[in-house]
Amino acid sequence: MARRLDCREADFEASFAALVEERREETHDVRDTVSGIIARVRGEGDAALVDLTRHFDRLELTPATLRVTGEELRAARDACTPEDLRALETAAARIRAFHERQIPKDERWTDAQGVRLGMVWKPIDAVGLYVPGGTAAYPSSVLMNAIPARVAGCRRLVMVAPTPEGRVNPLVLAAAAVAGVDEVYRIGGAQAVAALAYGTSTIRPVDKIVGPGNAWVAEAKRQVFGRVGIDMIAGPSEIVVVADGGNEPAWIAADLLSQAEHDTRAQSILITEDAGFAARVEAEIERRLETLSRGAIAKESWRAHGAVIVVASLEEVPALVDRLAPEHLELAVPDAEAMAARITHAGAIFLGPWTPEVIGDYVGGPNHVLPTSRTARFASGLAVHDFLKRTTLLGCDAASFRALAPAAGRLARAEGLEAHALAVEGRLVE
Ligand SMILES: NC(=O)c1ccc[n+]([C@@H]2O[C@H](COP(=O)([O-])OP(=O)(O)OC[C@H]3O[C@@H](n4cnc5c(N)ncnc54)[C@H](O)[C@@H]3O)[C@@H](O)[C@H]2O)c1
Ligand SMILES: N[C@H](CO)Cc1c[nH]c[nH+]1
Ligand SMILES: [Zn+2]
Repeated sequence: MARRLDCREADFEASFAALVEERREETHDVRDTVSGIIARVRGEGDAALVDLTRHFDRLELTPATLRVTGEELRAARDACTPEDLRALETAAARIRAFHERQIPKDERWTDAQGVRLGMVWKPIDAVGLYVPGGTAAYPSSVLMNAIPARVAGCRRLVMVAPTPEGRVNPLVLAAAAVAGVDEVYRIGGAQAVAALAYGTSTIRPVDKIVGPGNAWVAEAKRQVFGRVGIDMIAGPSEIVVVADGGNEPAWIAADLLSQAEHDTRAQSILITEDAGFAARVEAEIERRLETLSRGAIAKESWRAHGAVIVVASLEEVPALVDRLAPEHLELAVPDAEAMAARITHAGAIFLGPWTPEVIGDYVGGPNHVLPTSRTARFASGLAVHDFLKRTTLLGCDAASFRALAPAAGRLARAEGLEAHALAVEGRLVE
């Protein structure tokens, strides 16, 4: 059973604060393991990738077999059922349409002083797309990573995905073909992130690494940041479901378990004003945990990190949710739009009982690569912007230069930077 918090209990604030502060991924252990792996890949290149893949994925590779061949990509596509491929195409079309609306506009203007100004967006050249694959395969994450990169116009899309014991889900490779990925490597974990960041003889480095993954992947992205860009920390999945007593307990239990089954470190939280309803959802979860194919993972996640919070009134919800800043927020309440308007910190919000979070995982259109571990306080889901960068433009003519130069010169002198001052003062001499 997950922990139960009741806002009427005296220890509620302390228990809730502990829930908010809980660290499910960033532990000393994970940090040290990851820094060791990155150092090995930097020092030994392909040999470290081969050795670490043998160790973590129980797969024997050579430098020549790290990369998935074009022939293997074509064969994978042929191995998929037409129904699966159609579902993939449906998802791809909806994801592409959503992300095309994110393309930002370049801007150029001349201000009142006659200064020409502007900002222009350019794609990042080479991006690394992490597609998880340790305990489940994620064709949907291939689409979520690659489609916005293509929409942005990136030139080189490099995908990495582990294939434990050499098991490849053909739909993952088919998704790479559908989304237009250029290179695919069968490696995962911190070693794949390190290879993308630093390069090896076989894998040329990229400029930015995006995508979700487990605690080791998330930590590796943290550690290579600066050498390359990263999108965000998209670690073990999280969901907060807000549901009033009028909901069907089985639906809400399924929604909570949908994220718990991702990872033993995933987190599912129910908030409701109805203690009886909470008990019915808890009972349904216990029933389902006995038969779910990933019941063992979901059970560990639910027992260790799950929570049921009973509030006196749904009025309390926005303040509690903002403190949790969850990756996913499902609002199964009568006026979900009104409640959503009062939430500031959530990666993605799902409106009403007919919008289970799972629709967003696959076919909704918005990206499912989302900030976890309360990073939704400052980060957003993966978007076209993550594959673009902005350059600003500034142009003066003689008149506008003369208008701006005195203030620039004065500020340069105030900072004690004489060469700066001379760069403007020299041009002011007739
Ligand atoms: N936040 C998001 O947007 C989002 C989206 C999809 C999936 N996810 C998350 O992605 C994750 C997928 O996890 P996964 O494990 O199935 O696949 P994964 O590809 O993220 O991780 C598998 C790799 O982890 C490494 N690893 C495993 N145990 C290790 C250890 N003890 N030490 C060092 N490295 C180790 C191995 O290299 C292995 O290849 C889940 O946590 C899921 O919740 C998040
Ligand atoms: N819920 C995950 C994001 O946390 C995304 C996903 C992919 N497949 C199923 N679910
Ligand atoms: Zn999911």
